[in-house]
Amino acid sequence: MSSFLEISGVDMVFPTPKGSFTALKDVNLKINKGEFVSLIGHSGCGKSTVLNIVAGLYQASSGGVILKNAEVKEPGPERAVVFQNHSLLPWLSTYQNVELAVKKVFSGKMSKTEMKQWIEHNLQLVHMDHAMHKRPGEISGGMKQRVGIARALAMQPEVLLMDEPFGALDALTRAHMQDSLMEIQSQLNNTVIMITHDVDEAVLLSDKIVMMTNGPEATVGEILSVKLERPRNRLALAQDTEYNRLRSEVLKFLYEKQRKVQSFTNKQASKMQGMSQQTSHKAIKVISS
Ligand SMILES: Nc1ncnc2c1ncn2[C@@H]1O[C@H](COP(=O)(O)OP(=O)(O)OP(=O)(O)O)[C@@H](O)[C@H]1O
Repeated sequence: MSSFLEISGVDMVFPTPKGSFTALKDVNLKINKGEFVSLIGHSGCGKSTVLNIVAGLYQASSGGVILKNAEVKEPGPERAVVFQNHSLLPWLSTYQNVELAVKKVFSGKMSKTEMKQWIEHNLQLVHMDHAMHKRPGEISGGMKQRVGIARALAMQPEVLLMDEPFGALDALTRAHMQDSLMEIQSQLNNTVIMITHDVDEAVLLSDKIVMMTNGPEATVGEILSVKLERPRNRLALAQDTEYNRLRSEVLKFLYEKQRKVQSFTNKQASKMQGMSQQTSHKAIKVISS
């Protein structure tokens, strides 16, 4: 049986002034419908390149991506992307930002009233309906990111692609966003590919964690299956043996098996590890207080 989404034999070679640079080599990955997959790996290993290929923004040098038996050749509304920096249009209200995407996908298929209800529904889903008429400049970073997610969800994509969606947020906002995303996921059961640098985030949210080797010629190193029961609760999981085992597996992969020798300094490694621990510890502290 063919997979819902399959990345098959993907190489990515970039031309550079110093000659060609093989960022990805023979990347293979099968994703089932409704699966939440995280991509994790050291900075510069090629996570965004993989995501951009799935989004259709980059064309693989060889191999390719098959979504529901059709080859991905260009961007399409069935693959919505959420970037780290929301990318909302500043002169439009949050409602209008979502409306723009909805019109693109549903013009001629929905009446004006249906569209209005659909936009409001998606803003409600991310708890942003109270700020429908505000512009991006008038709301916080976390709120902007919520609107970005609402905009992506409103397109009813087959696949939601997220490139470090919560990377720019503070620990508490990030924890709330993760909880919201899990709640939305339990309702919509989207297929999601998310890039993250945060080990706790990967374990908390994912069904599958795809750990990438360092570049050049980066590829899928190991895949960790996360079978923790849902709904997941970060407080309960902090004490859970399986959660902590999975967390250690990812850390072991990153800091033992794929330890960066040259360009990745100890300072960066501890910053990265500290960040994920800090995120969960701070979040647990705040939520439990
Ligand atoms: N357009 C491009 N031209 C040349 N090299 C590129 C291009 N895009 C990416 N690269 C290189 O390919 C490699 C992978 O980049 P990519 O952005 O996919 O990594 P990443 O894992 O997402 O990094 P980070 O975690 O820091 O965002 C890097 O060495 C990068 O410099």
